[in-house]
Amino acid sequence: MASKFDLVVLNGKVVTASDICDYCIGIKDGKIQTLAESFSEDEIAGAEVIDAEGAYVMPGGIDAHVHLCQDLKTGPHGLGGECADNFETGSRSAVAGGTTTIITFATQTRGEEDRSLIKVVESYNARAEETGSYVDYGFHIIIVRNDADVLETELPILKKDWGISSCKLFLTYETQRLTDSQLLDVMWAARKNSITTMIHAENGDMIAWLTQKLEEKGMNAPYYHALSRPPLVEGEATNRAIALAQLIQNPILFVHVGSALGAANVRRAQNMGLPVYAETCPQYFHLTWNDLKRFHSPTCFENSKMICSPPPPPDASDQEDLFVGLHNGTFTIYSSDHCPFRYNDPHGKASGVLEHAKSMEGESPHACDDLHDLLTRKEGSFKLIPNGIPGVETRLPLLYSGALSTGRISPQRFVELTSTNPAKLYGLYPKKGTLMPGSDADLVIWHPEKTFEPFHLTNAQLHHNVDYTPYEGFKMLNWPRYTILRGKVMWANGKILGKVRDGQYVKRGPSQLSQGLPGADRDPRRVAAWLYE
Ligand SMILES: NC(=O)NCCC(=O)O
Ligand SMILES: [Zn+2]
Repeated sequence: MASKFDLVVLNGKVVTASDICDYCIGIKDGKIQTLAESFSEDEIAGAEVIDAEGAYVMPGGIDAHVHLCQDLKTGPHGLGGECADNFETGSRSAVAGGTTTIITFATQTRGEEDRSLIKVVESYNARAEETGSYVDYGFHIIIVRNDADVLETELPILKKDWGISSCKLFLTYETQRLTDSQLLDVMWAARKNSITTMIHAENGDMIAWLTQKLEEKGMNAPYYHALSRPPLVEGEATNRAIALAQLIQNPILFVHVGSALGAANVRRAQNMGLPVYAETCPQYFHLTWNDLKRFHSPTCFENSKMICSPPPPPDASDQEDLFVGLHNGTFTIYSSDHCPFRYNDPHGKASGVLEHAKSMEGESPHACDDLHDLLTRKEGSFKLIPNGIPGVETRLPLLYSGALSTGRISPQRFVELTSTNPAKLYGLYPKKGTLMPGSDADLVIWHPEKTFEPFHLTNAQLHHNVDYTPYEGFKMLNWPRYTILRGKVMWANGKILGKVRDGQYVKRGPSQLSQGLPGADRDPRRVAAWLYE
């Protein structure tokens, strides 16, 4: 007789976004079938058994901000860095850190060959299919131009055929940013297709102007990257984008919000009843400007390992404000913004030294007999360092150690931020993001706190293809013990057990978060009622 379950998880403290209960979970055909206080011997006969030993059992992490296989043009004039992680290594790192679904980016460029968004998505999907993935994955589409015909004809196809219900737009980076009028065009087209607009909100002109002033004073070291992007840069851009979204009446999500000012603007918009959401990331809770100064010297480049945009907040008092937002719902989701540039690599952080030397001396220093030597000897320039830091694997353990263990957030809020809300925001719920009968059996099971030995993180323990972690030496108070993808144990007790072809592409529906908010038809603030008719 066929067994009732394929896999059972016994003795778990099962956490959803709303509840915690001592439950056992029965899994069949990749789906959660039953939650019960106990199972009889007969019921579990023939099933694989995991004893959670009283530890938290949560829905698998959904990381909705992961850069893989992408050439990221985050420097001036489109200078970019190369992603060191492909779908194999990036998803391996995800699964080892308790994440079962990632949403990555398919990125349009301004080249004519990238006019078609569908072709862009096909090209990125081919990169995923080439290696396979250890976790389920989807795409956001990054749109950097406002071709009316493409938006009109292709967004519906992306939505219907690919299940892509979110696009990311930039207010900074020369080769990606859109003007306000272009933003309105794309947001309008997105609204017609129930596509959520994600916004990278930094004022590109402020950054360029401040960068020039810093350069004139010879302030080039990595630390000055933060000074080129004070919180006002995000403050201005969030305010502006909120006004644009209010005009268009379409939900927006601010990606990687890192300042108290940005969070306050989001909160104000939410209090007005606008469908404005915000993502934040570990770097804004675990790093400050001080970390960018840790090794501060004109010829020490180590601090480039902490460079991301927006930068970490100035100090601990800003972080306190961000913690309030994490707690009170201002932040909707918590993602990694995993951006896998290597340090000791001419196409990674080291390009800040090599390109600077080239611009000063007219030629590249002899790359790279000993790049490491060069990195400790030569001055670099912050403006030439690719923006972004790795973190897909450390996302959940850092939130556990920094916020859950310390009582700053509840286990339910942990689940809401890391799984349930990303699923709802990006149209994956309740297939993903919860532990209801019928949901995909995507689980992360932690170690029982009583028996877990805290440890100090080293990059060698991680599974990405990056040669550093910004969290080297951080004390970890727990780590995922099991990661289960659609009923298959992918990661257990420090070992990858799954296969790189186990992950599947996931099609997504419209956002499920903005239902019930005041509709555009009522236009209570008289923005432009005639527009929505
Ligand atoms: N956030 C960051 O510094 N890098 C990733 C690319 C982006 O800016 O969105
Ligand atoms: Zn961004």
